[in-house]
Amino acid sequence: MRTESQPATLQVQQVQKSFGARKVLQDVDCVVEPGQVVSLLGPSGCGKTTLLRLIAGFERPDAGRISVSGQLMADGRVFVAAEKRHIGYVPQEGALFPHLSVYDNIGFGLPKGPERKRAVEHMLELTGIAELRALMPQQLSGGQQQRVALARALAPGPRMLLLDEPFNALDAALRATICQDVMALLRRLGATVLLVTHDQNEAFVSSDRVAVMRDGRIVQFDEPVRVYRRPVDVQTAQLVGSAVFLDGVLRDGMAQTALGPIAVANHCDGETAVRVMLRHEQLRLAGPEQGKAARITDIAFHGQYSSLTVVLEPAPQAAGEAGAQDGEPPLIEFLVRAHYPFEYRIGDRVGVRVLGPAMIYGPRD
Ligand SMILES: Nc1ncnc2c1ncn2[C@@H]1O[C@H](COP(=O)(O)OP(=O)(O)OP(=O)(O)O)[C@@H](O)[C@H]1O
Repeated sequence: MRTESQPATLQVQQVQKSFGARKVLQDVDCVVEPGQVVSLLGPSGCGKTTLLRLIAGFERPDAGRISVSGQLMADGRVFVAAEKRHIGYVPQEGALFPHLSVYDNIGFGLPKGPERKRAVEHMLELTGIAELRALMPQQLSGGQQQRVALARALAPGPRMLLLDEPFNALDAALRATICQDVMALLRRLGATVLLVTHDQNEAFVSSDRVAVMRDGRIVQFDEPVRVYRRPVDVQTAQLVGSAVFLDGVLRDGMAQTALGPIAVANHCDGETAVRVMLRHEQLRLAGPEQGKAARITDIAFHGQYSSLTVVLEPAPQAAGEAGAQDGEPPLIEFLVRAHYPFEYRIGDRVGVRVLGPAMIYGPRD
């Protein structure tokens, strides 16, 4: 942020919010440290925008507390108005004032005078849009509009910036570049940032911490790599990346699965029958003798990688063992990714190997 505002700490404690009978936020807790970038990641309707609007001061919490750098902004009794919070807000799709030029949009919230001119000029330079100053919003591309919206939010020198899916309206290629540029700029400024997104890649590359939201709650608040490798539950695992799930039985500290015994990364209290989660990159193909024997039944090309459907060869069963007299054992089939170049063909016998530990979850998780 500009020098007049130190980056803030945000503290959200036990916040609740309902609209009518619908509980939208329940017991939301999170702390964002000065200069940290935190992403709120979750499916549509889980309450991300509502939480951002409560922090900005556009809505009142029903219960709980919101503080910024130790100052109480809202609780059951106190409510500091949005314009007194010194928090920048970039709403979905920028929402520029259509009747104002780029220059006037950026200067909108600032008192008239030389200070306003200085701040607007500084923001035009900082966000790389000086040559657009005289244009109207409808003359700008989506990416340019986002930069103007960002410049407008930064111009008053806020102590924290809230971004609500700021890159949503952009096409995929532009989205990645603009996201990178904007986040690099905010990093240089040392800004405290809360970014709403439903794109896990955006959350991972941009953030120090990811807050995973579901049904109005933060279910995990962690470093990106931990959210990906150590998701707290099956739904979070599926939200943040593709995964392979296998049935397993816990024995001697390992999960016994159709792929053999797999080391586990977590505990699953009171369970012996578990669901075992592996990321696709933890599965590798080798010769049939070097892993669990399987056959390739399909190959689908995805560009960067191909996904190979493999069916495990049934384990030989001892006479009298459960399943032996039930006819055919169940087919165990899953996808393994392979990167070009590879020589696998449909029908090949291969071995499937597992790298690293798996996460385990209860069977009803
Ligand atoms: N002012 C309001 N009045 C009534 N219901 C509302 C209001 N604002 C939000 N909601 C409801 O609260 C729920 C959460 O909405 P919210 O916009 O916070 O979700 P979100 O996670 O940001 O979703 P998206 O990713 O689609 O933007 C939704 O069911 C929405 O319809």
